[in-house]
Amino acid sequence: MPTPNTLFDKVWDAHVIRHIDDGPDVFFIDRHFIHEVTSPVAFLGLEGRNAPVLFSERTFATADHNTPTLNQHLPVADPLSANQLDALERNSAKYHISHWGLGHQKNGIVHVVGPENGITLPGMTIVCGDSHTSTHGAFGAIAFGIGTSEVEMVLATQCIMQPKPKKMRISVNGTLGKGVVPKDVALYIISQISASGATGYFVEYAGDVFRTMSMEGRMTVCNMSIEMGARGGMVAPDQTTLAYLKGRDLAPQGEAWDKLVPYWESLKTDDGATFDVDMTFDAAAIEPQITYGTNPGMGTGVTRQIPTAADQADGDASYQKSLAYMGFAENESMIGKPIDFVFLGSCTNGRIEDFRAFASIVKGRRKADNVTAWLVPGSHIVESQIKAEGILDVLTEAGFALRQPGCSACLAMNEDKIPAGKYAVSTSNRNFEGRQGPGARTLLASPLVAAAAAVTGVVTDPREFLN
Ligand SMILES: CC(C)[C@H](C(=O)O)[C@@H](O)C(=O)O
Ligand code: SF4
Repeated sequence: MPTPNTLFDKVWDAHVIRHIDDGPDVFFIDRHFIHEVTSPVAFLGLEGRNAPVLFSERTFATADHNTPTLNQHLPVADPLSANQLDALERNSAKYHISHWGLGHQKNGIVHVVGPENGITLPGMTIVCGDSHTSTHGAFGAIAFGIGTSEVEMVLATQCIMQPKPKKMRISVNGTLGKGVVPKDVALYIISQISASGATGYFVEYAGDVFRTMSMEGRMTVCNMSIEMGARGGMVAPDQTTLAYLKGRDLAPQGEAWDKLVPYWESLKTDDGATFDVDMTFDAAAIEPQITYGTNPGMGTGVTRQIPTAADQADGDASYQKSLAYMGFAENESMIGKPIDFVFLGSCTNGRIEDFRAFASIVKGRRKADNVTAWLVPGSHIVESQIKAEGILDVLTEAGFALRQPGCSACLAMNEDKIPAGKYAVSTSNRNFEGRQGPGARTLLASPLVAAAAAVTGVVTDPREFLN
């Protein structure tokens, strides 16, 4: 009998080129995504050494962080952003790398466009100079963020040196309740184990909830792995994975596809394989979530009160500082808190299912007058789907407008900044001080919670709007 193995080990071991005792493994990278923020310096390094890009067909460039979400046909006004976008275009052309720049029909957020075009496949190793590369783990790939010097290393060698992380399995069993969606599952897990609860681990998500979850939902959860400190997260590929990928533009077709299916189907954790940490949660315990603090672990059920400092592991001082920044106090109810902005978008929740969910609540209702809503598709393909499915009409009738794709207010590297002191219910993944603009206050939540807040102007339980 072969020793039972985990999904993670199967994929990792298949890519190791050289094992260094007591050192990092050298392993091969199948796919390398690049964007304008973390690639320019890596290319400068390459140029300085006069080194070529070893396998340019394995690298894919898209512009996302600095791109405006209005009037994308006009020249980019901010000089720093314009410089970075130009550098990405120039470097891609020079090294023959596929480049989906501003205005390209496949342009969008790197972690949205990779999967939707079938670049991301099961069993692959995938890196990008971006922490939310963990998103691609939803396909049973080992995917994680790297630093700029590693971007240079991958461009030059298609390899990377990494110590093997420890393994954690997080199972969620049972059935999710009404109005509880993948974002809630992620926020709930983080609130239970804290924003550093998985530091040093690579997580496999298992159990009923992930087995029955859509690919888009799995991407949302894997995306948020980094917010619990994990190096990455993954879900074993299954029929849902294959159905999602089949026929995508850059996915293998015909015989090439058929040949890969048996390998992909072998990518699961064997019975009896062990993890350094194995934890289980009950789906029934999860309600729609919302964060009240300045790290993604400071979240709770939307109907609950803000916990007291005494319940916190982080200590009183940092907890009080965080609540002060938010303008909140212990024991306050989250329901009914007035909000100013709603942001639907990002690589966490900027996909078509997220827009469908948002539209399901705002349909036939009106945007609250006190709310400014920025609805930003994760890609042009998502934008086209929104239009083709009639979702744009629903949004427009309810008083909302759609912007053009990009990272936008997720990190406010473009003009989409939440003003100081204002509250934003945001479907993105980080609520750090200043993340959405200097002084901005972020409440992380699902597209359903965001929609309920957008039509009422206050934090609301979305279940009130669902049958
Ligand atoms: C700009 C980039 C390096 C950064 C990341 O690594 O995650 C960004 O995408 C973010 O979400 O904060
Ligand atoms: S959408 Fe946000 S989290 Fe995702 S890559 Fe862009 S800035 Fe990072």
